[in-house]
Amino acid sequence: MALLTYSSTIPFSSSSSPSSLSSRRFPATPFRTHVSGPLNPWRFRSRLPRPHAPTRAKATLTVDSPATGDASSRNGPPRVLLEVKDLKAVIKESGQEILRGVNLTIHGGEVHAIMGKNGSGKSTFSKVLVGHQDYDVTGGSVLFKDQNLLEMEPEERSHVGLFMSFQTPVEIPGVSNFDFLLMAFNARRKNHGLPPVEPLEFYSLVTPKVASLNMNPKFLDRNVNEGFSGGEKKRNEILQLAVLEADLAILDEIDSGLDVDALQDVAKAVNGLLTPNNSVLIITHYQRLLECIKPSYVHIMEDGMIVRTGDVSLAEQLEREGYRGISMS
Ligand SMILES: Nc1ncnc2c1ncn2[C@@H]1O[C@H](COP(=O)(O)OP(=O)(O)OP(=O)(O)O)[C@@H](O)[C@H]1O
Repeated sequence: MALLTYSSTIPFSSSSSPSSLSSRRFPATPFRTHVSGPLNPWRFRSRLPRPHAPTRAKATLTVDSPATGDASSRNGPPRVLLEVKDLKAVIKESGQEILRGVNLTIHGGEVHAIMGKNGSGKSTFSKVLVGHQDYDVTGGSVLFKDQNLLEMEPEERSHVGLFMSFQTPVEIPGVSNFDFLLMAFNARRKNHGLPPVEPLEFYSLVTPKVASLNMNPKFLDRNVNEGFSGGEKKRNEILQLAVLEADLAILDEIDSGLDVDALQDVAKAVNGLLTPNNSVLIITHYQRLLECIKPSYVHIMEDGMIVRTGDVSLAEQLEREGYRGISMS
């Protein structure tokens, strides 16, 4: 029996599956989607239209998230996208506490960066936000666009506009990038009450995004991340983000493994996606990424808490003086 295991960003588990499949068939997690052979949603793998094929697509096709462009963000102060209060979480298996009271508020239009020593809890924080199965939340609250994020299944979190790019994107043998993106895109549209788009129409949406990332269009026809280099995987993550147009994108060490040109391409693509309504949370060790994607705020995490917040000068100081040079008090 074929077994597909995926652990990455896109509409996660059941959201990527055809509507005929009950979400109860899938673990409520974006990180392990086991799809058995007979139910394999990828079986209707579509053929990519040839580049010369006539297109009838509208150039402005989007997911049309109802969350974007609401009255408050158009006319009033920036809306609060994410409000994390005193978030505490433990490793499910061992009960070890990793997050010990994280507080963070992100408004539309802001770029936040979280830095911190290895093992300080940055990735755990991001994984708890998307509902990773390895952790239990033991305290605090998380509102995302005024909704209780902690009550949502991982795929619901994706549907309401949360996207996460993982440190190590996972490969999906046998599933083409194009099919994967199309399915994720249509899953999100369905959640917003919109009809699915056909492959040909989607092709004309996705190809400019591929071009803007300086990716070879052949990557669309390759299996998701299979055989991709580290940098290609990271670009592919940003392609997923570009297709899904999330309200909040969490990018965990998106700069690791990128060469200088790739870093520029990825940064350009991320900057191009930023609007007054959406936001990016970057986890990084290096200021070089923050030179390309300018953060509104830089936070330092230590021992499961955000212990210091500043502007980009904090990252510059960190680069110069290391953590020893930064007073955490
Ligand atoms: N599923 C898990 N099982 C066991 N330990 C875990 C698990 N998840 C996190 N940890 C531990 O929690 C601590 C925080 O890990 P985390 O990955 O969040 O750190 P980080 O700040 O992202 O580190 P880095 O900068 O090295 O990526 C580490 O000591 C890690 O070993």
